[in-house]
Amino acid sequence: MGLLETVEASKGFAEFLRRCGGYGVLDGGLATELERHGADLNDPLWSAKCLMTSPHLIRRVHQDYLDAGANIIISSSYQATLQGFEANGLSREEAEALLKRSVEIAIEARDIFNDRASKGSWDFVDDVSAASQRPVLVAASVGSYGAYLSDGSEYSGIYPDNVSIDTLKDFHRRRVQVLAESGADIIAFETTPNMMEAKAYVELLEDENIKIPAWLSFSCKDGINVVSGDLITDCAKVADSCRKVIGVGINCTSPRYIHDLIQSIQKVTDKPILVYPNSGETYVPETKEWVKSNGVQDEDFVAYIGKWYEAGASLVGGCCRTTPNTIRAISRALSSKSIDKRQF
Ligand SMILES: C[S+](C)CC[C@H](N)C(=O)O
Ligand SMILES: N[C@@H](CCS)C(=O)O
Ligand SMILES: [Zn+2]
Repeated sequence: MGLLETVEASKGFAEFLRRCGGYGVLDGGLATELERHGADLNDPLWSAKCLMTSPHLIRRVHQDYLDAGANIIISSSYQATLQGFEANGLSREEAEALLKRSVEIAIEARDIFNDRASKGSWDFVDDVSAASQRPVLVAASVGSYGAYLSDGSEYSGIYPDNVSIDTLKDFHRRRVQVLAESGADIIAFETTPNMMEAKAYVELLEDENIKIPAWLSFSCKDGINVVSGDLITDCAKVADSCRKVIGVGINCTSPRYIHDLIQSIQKVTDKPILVYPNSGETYVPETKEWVKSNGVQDEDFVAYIGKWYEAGASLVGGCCRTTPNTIRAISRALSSKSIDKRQF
């Protein structure tokens, strides 16, 4: 049974945040960290290709984020879709098993972390005693339909004209069911680029009676709009309307928009707000490379963390092109503040 199934999910999540010390630390970029370790992501499956080629590397990156201070690690299923695996020649059974495996790898990393914590066998974590008490959740990533298209449309929110809310529900349905039964604590709907997909997610959670809670996180193009142009407040209201959604947030968005976005989200929901921006660089889908825009360095990124917390963010981490160093710096920045115990 997942940690958040034991009691009503939102209360369970509030309790989790209290045990974390009032705020939670998310992990950083998974795919781009795999890439930094030599993985080739130039494939329609992007990081999900590593589930076939290098599961040991995925587990190692999860462990690196745990060692850096993460309270939540996000599985490697962002672009792991049954349709994508089948296009690679896998049977439906093999595809479902590989999807489930993405969560199992994260759980293995957590088990290794907890085992070392119980033995106190570290010389690299900041505070061995705090690490041994640290609660850790595993989130099952669900990337958008645009991620599956592999054309960068999770950063435009523009889908083909014939894509409807029913198309999106049919596309995600079995994947969400498999991930909900995988042992994950929570589903992370990530890099959501438009309101239609947010509606599809909340309808699926209800229609399919999904047993674990979820967060909805959006990719945004400025301080008030998700990348499609829909208002973040409208998207956050969709998330707020669903009792199975226990967090609302922003990910894979430039750090410079995060503060305004937190303020907007706060106007429409009391659910915990999570933020995990990318490095501020821009993704080029044609080459699957990142280029400098107004690139923000790790140090600059971390300088904002206290303000984001004060503005209302309860969970902070990093997305693409952030690293374990980013997460270590976030963890230190938050723990060095004397943070009030926020009530949920
Ligand atoms: C979050 S983006 C960098 C993921 C990769 C994209 N869906 C692609 O396949 O190019
Ligand atoms: N959790 C995913 C998000 C990509 S935008 C990753 O870090 O690879
Ligand atoms: Zn990202």
